[in-house]
Order: sequence, then C-alpha cells, then structure tokens
Amino acid sequence: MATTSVVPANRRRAANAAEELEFETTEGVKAIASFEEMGIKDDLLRGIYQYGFEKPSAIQQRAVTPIIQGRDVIAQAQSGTGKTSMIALTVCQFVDTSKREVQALILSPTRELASQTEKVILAIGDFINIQAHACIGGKSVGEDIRKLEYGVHVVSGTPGRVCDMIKRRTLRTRDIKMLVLDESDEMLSRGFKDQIYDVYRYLPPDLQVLSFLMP
Ligand SMILES: Nc1ncnc2c1ncn2[C@@H]1O[C@H](COP(=O)(O)OP(=O)(O)OP(=O)(O)O)[C@@H](O)[C@H]1O
Repeated sequence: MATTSVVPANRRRAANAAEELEFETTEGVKAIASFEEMGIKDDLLRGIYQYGFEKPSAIQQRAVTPIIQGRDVIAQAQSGTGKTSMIALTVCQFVDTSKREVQALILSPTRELASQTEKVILAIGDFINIQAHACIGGKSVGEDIRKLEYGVHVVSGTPGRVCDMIKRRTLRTRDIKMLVLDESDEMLSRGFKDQIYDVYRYLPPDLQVLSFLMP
C-alpha cells in the first residue's frame, strides 16, 4: 500500500503555491516530474497533451507511478489538485482496450462527480478508443443496460445504481481488476458503506484498490 498526502503547510497562505505545500508519502515514493517518465502508453500521452496537461500536478507526480505499478494506493489532496484527472489517466493506462469487458470500476458519492470522471476518461482516452459509461441514479436504466451489453472498459458510477446493475447481471464483474473509491470519506459519511461492501463482494479477489480523499 502506498500513501500520498498533499496538504498546505499553512492553511492561511495561498493553497496553490507549490512551495508552501507539505508532502507526506510512504517511504520510497518519488515525485516524477514528467508524464513521459511515468511509462504512460504513447497514445494516452497524446490524449493527455491534447487535453492541455503539460506536466503532472503534485499529487499526480507522487501517486501515478505506484498506481501504474499495481500497488493499492490511498491519496489525499485538496479539491482542485488533479485527483479526478489522475483517476482518468491511470484507468486509461490500466485497461486493455482490445478486450471489451469492464476492467475498472470507479465509485463516487455524487452523480455529478461520476459523470465528470466519465467525461475526463473519454477525453484523455480519445486516442486509445476507450469506452466508458456513467452508471448513475436518475438516468434511464434502459440506457445503462444497452451501453453495458454493448460493452465498455470502464464504469464510473454511484454505489446504488452500480450495485443494482451488478445484481441484474448487466454489469459483469468477472474482469474487474481495479476498484477506485473517489471521495471515499464522503461516500462513507453519506451512508454508502453497505452498498460499497455489497459491490465489493461481487468483485474478483485479485483486485487493485485506490482510495482518494480530501484532507
Ligand atoms: N497535470 C495537470 N495539468 C494542468 N491542469 C490540470 C492537471 N491536472 C488537473 N488539471 C486541471 O485542474 C483542475 C482540477 O483538476 P481535477 O478536477 O482533476 O482535480 P480534483 O482534485 O479532482 O478536484 P475537484 O475535487 O474539484 O474535482 C481541472 O480543471 C483539471 O483539468
């Protein structure tokens, strides 16, 4: 397990000035200053640059490599520091797009966040032809069934709808090898614990788990 935490050294000062941030990481976790050095696949790098990113943010510099190496990771950083983008890029790096099965599952506490993550995945993963679907409450169940039966590589959803789709056997879990819990503390405080546990029970045992939260 690798842990990374990025918090302002002094909350009264400007939070986005890199020199005023404090970084705490598991021993051995290094900051990698460029996307090229992270071993990201070429077509994904093209997508990242096309999206407008030139260099990784502080949390991305520290957490992307352990994720790509297959470690379970807990990463903590304030809002706007690049966590959602990091989920998108590591999921895109992880999936094998020649296999149209769900391989990564992202759970978020809100429909907006789940949809936003799906959008960033589709944008960054444009050149790798990634198929992603937002499985969220309030949207048509029929559309979920159609998309999932057609076949997608990634599902980004809220725990209730995802659990429902798994129980209907529309969301096949056999090939899921990565579980991402975004804003995991928020999910637990919103009472999603039982649903998350329910989802987890259906996932294969050989699973990489990533947990993202705010300080
Ligand atoms: N490496 C990067 N280079 C340039 N911009 C970036 C980079 N990573 C993220 N961003 C941009 O910074 C903003 C915040 O990123 P993101 O949404 O990924 O962060 P977050 O920590 O998930 O924040 P929030 O909780 O507000 O969603 C977005 O506009 C995103 O496009």
